[in-house]
Amino acid sequence: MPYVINLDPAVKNLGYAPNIDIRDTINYKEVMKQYQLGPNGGILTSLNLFATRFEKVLEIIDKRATQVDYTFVDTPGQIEIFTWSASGAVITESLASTFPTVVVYVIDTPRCVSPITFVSNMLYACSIMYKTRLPMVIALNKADVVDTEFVEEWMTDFDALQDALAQDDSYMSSLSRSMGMVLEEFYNHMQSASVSAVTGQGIEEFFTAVDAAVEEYDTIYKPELERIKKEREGKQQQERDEQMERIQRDMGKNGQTLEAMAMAKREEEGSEESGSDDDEQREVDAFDRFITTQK
Ligand SMILES: Nc1nc2c(ncn2[C@@H]2O[C@H](COP(=O)(O)OP(=O)(O)OP(=O)(O)O)[C@@H](O)[C@H]2O)c(=O)[nH]1
Repeated sequence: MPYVINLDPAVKNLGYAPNIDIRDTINYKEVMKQYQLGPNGGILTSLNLFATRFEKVLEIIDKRATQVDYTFVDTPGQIEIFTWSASGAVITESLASTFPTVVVYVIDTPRCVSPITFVSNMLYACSIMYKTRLPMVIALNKADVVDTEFVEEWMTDFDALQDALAQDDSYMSSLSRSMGMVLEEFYNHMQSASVSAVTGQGIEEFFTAVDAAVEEYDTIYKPELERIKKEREGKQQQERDEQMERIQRDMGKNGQTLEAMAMAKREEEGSEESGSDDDEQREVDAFDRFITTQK
C-alpha cells in the first residue's frame, strides 16, 4: 500500500483516505478569514503555514520507509500555487534531498485531443520539470475514456505532431510547431504511461515508469542535487571564511585601537586617580596652611 499525503487545504472530496492530510492541521476557511484572503491566497498561506512544519512530515515518511514502497504527495489542483511558490519549493526540495523523488504530471488526456492544447500542456509540464529539477513521469490519465495512443505518437513521432498541427493554420499553430521542436528534447528526458485512475488500467506500466524515473533520480538528479548542495555549502563556507578574515583584519586594526583605547583608559583612570590624589594633597596642604595661619 502506498502512503498518501494530501497538500490541498481546500479540497472537499478527495476520493481516497490520505495518511497525512493538511486539512487536519490547517483550517483553510479560517486562514482566509483571519488573513482576509481570497481562495488562492488562502491556499498559498495554508501551504506556507504547513511548510513550516514539513520537517515533521519528513520524519513520519522516514519512519514508514521500510513498510511502504511509494509515498504520494497530492498537490493543490492550482498547480502554479505549488510549483511557483516558496513553500512549494521548500516542500519539494526537502523531499528531494531526503528521498528519491519524482514528479508525476497527470494529463487529462481527453482534453488533449487538440494538438495545440497538447503542446501547451507539455510546455507546462516542461516548465515544472525545469523548476523542480526532478525526473518526471507523464501519466496519460483517463485511458478508459479515450485511447491515449495519439498522444504517445505525438510524443515519440515528431512528424506526426507537425502533421497534426499543420491542419490548423492559425498563429497559435505555427507557434506550437516551433515549440514542438523544443519539446522533442524534453520528451527524451521523461517517462510516460497510459493509465486510468478509475479502472486501474495501466497502473503496472505507471509504476515501471516511476521506477525508471527513480533510477534517473539516483544516477542523474541526486548527484546534481548534491553538487548544488555542496556548492551552496561551499559558498556559505567561503562567505563565512571571508567574513572571519574581515573580522580578523578589523580585529587586527581595531585590536590595536582597542588596546590603545584600553591603555588610554587605564592612563586616564590612572591620571584621574593621581589627579584626585593631587587634589586631595592640595586640599590637605591648603587645610594645613589654614590651620597654621589660624594658630
Ligand atoms: N473516467 C475517468 N474519470 C476520471 C479518471 N481520473 C479522474 N477522473 C474523474 O475526473 C474528475 C476529477 O478528478 P480529481 O481526482 O478530482 O482530479 P484532480 O486533478 O485531483 O483535481 P484537483 O482537485 O484540481 O487537483 C473526477 O470526477 C474523477 O472521477 C479516470 O482515469 N477516468
